[in-house]
Amino acid sequence: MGAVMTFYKLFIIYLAQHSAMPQAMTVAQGDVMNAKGFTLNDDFGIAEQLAFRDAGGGFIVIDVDNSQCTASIAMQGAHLMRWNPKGEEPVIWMSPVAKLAQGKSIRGGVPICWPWFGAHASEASFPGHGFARTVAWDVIATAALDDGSTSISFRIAEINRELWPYDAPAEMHMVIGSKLEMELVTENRGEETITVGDALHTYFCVSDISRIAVRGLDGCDYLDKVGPAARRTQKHDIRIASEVDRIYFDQGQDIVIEDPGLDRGIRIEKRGSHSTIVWNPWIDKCRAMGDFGSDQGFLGMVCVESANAAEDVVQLTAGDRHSLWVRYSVE
Ligand SMILES: O=P(O)(O)OC[C@H]1O[C@@H](O)[C@H](O)[C@@H](O)[C@@H]1O
Repeated sequence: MGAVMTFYKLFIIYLAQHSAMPQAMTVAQGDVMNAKGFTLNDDFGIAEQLAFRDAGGGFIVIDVDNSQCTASIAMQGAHLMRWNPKGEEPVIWMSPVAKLAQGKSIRGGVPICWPWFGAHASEASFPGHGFARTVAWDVIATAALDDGSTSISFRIAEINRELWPYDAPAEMHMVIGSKLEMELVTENRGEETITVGDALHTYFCVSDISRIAVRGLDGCDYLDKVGPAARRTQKHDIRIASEVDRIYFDQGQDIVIEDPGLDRGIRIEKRGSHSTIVWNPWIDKCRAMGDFGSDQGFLGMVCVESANAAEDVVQLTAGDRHSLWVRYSVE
């Protein structure tokens, strides 16, 4: 029986490597297999803490449940969809009608914008916010840490050389506990200097967008992208009462989303990021986008994105490494 199972597994691995098989499939013993033939729960699962699940339609989702939090991450895009520290209201917003679809970004969670933010600098036909959020990533390591949190590392698995003709892949390292740490690393293994833009496009849950204050950007210049692009300077905290789409040029200071309705602040610490995007589509864009759940869907979210965008893109010389790191916590 063992030999038959081994043969069956090898046959499945061969098929996975030699055909256009969907990314996920369930093997006989209930494990989940990726396109490279790794049996993910066998290789990277952690008993009673981290499990891979076939979410249908070729989607694999990782569920984490440790002593500090629960979380879920889609392997497409290494896209964190949920992070709930125990005893707290959810921190990360996810559209109630979010769809998991191959090659499409998920509305909510933490999309990874890489290797550029927004429109490509010269190629109008290239996808907005890069391609990392819509392609497969591999898990390369998982661990149960001594303090009760869980670490997961991913490496981007599909690079379209027409979009990114460089030997410069990305990795994402997460530490998931009562705080959430994410580090997006780009390594330039090629011979030439390259330009990288990136963002952790995080959707945060708020009680009511019109009651929150975003603190920490007072005095920073920003590019206002609503209406004709204009450069302005922030005075005081940010309060939101209409569409907001801004790139702030900051000094890497902490940012806090003060939410009196939930009686909490969400602290954003960061390193290797010199821009912050603050985005809320408000009613007309929310309606036009159609994937917020309802016309009022914008009321419960704000994006505060740690980034290197616009004039803050990173020049990465041969052999160099760029790290964009954030830590989120509730206070
Ligand atoms: O719909 P997308 O591609 O996920 O982008 C959402 C928003 O992302 C923000 O980062 C941009 O500043 C906005 O301009 C954009 O509308």
